[in-house]
Amino acid sequence: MLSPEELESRLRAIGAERYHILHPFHRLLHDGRLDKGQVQAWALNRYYYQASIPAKDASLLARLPTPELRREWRRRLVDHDGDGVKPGGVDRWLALCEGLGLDRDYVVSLEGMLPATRFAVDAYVRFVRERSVLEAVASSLTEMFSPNIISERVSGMLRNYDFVNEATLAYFTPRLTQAPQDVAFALDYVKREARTRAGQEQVLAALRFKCDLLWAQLDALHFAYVAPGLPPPGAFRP
Ligand SMILES: O=C(O)c1cc(C(=O)O)c2c(n1)C(=O)C(=O)c1cc(C(=O)O)[nH]c1-2
Repeated sequence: MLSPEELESRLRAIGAERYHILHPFHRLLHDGRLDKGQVQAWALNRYYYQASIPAKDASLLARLPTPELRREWRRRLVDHDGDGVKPGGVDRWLALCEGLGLDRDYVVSLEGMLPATRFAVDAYVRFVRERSVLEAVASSLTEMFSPNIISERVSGMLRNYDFVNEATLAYFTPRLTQAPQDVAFALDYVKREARTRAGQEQVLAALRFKCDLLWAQLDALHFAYVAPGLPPPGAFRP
């Protein structure tokens, strides 16, 4: 058995090696080396990830055994879906897309999305639905690393692109407080509930799987819109 602290440090090591902040597409995005059409392609594809997060959280919520756990997970649903008065993350992502000049209905229709985005995101939703609660919670732990990438992205994009401003990127501001709150709970949960060495290995594998599916989404964007720049049939063309 690893101690809870050792488990946490192995989880952090996975992020240091595999989190999508290291992907060449994100480097280009943050450093201002993409054109507007390429940034639009990123936002349009990532919409499907954002829109699917509440579905995956709802499927996990249904399997959580205690009111305490369900309350905690329900907060995530409200963060993403809003409460009917305050807009949630999905709406704020659509505002980001519109701020970049995309048509909202076109984004929501998913017509221009890359097939690989669908395969990667659907794999995440399915993983959370089919694996143990422990693995499902662990797969959310990429959020341990997201405040770093978000601060880097927002400052880099504001500095480097004349077509984005603070209002366009407003999606990210609440994530800087929501993500650490999500992580504090989920990390505590896996450290407490992974009670065997095999369980700990499942936790580590779930985080690797999640890093891989975030990476695969950027591979697809890079292939279609950077190099060699071959969008598949029917995909968004800037
Ligand atoms: O900007 C990013 O790079 C990034 C990464 C991640 C992540 O690591 O999965 C999430 C988000 N953003 C995000 O905004 C978000 O709402 C979110 C929810 C989850 C999740 O797995 O439940 N990850 C992420």
